[in-house]
Amino acid sequence: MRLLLVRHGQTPSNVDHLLDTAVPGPGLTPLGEAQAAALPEALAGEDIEALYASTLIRTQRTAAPLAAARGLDVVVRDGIRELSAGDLEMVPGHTPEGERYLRTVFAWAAGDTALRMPGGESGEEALARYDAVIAEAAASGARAVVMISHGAAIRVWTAARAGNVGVAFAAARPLENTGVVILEGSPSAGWQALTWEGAVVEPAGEGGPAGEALGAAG
Ligand SMILES: O=C(O)[C@H](O)COP(=O)(O)O
Repeated sequence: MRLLLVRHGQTPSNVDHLLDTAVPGPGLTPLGEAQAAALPEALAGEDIEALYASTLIRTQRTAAPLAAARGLDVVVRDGIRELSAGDLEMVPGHTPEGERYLRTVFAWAAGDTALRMPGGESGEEALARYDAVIAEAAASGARAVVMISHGAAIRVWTAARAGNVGVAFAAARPLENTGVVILEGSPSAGWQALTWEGAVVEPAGEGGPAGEALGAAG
């Protein structure tokens, strides 16, 4: 399956750099709506057979223009919502307290999945809910699937599950709003990232540091 993980369009909390992960969350800013409107054109070359969004308003708003352009239903699933910030909810991300959020979630990607976000979920729980939605999509038989999800969730799931993306790579590359990570694989065979925001990701074991971007794709 070809899996396109797309971060939602800009929200007011993104502008204010707040850790805003709760359901239903905010809508999109005018720029976020424009980013969503541009997605059908940005994905024009993709033969999308299924479209998913999380339970948060911002991913459903982002999915709407793509759904309309392709005549697809939006499948809403809680499992692909943002990694919960727990007690750090609405803390500014750049403060020492806020930085604990990214330290915790990338520790999950590095294998410490028993670790729990203060007042929130564990890595085991977070990865399991994300895995379950991807397994559902794979079982549907769709060959190309778009999931409109969230920045931390996409980076951490990809670092945890793609054989050619390491934690350092994903941690160094925040996703822009409507940034796309494209992967190929299956729950049983595993996943390889093909591109990260348009940059080709080197296959594992083909020389050079794993997960090193080679440059702009196509
Ligand atoms: O890192 C953040 O800003 C919050 O976790 C929310 O991420 P999102 O804007 O991608 O949902």
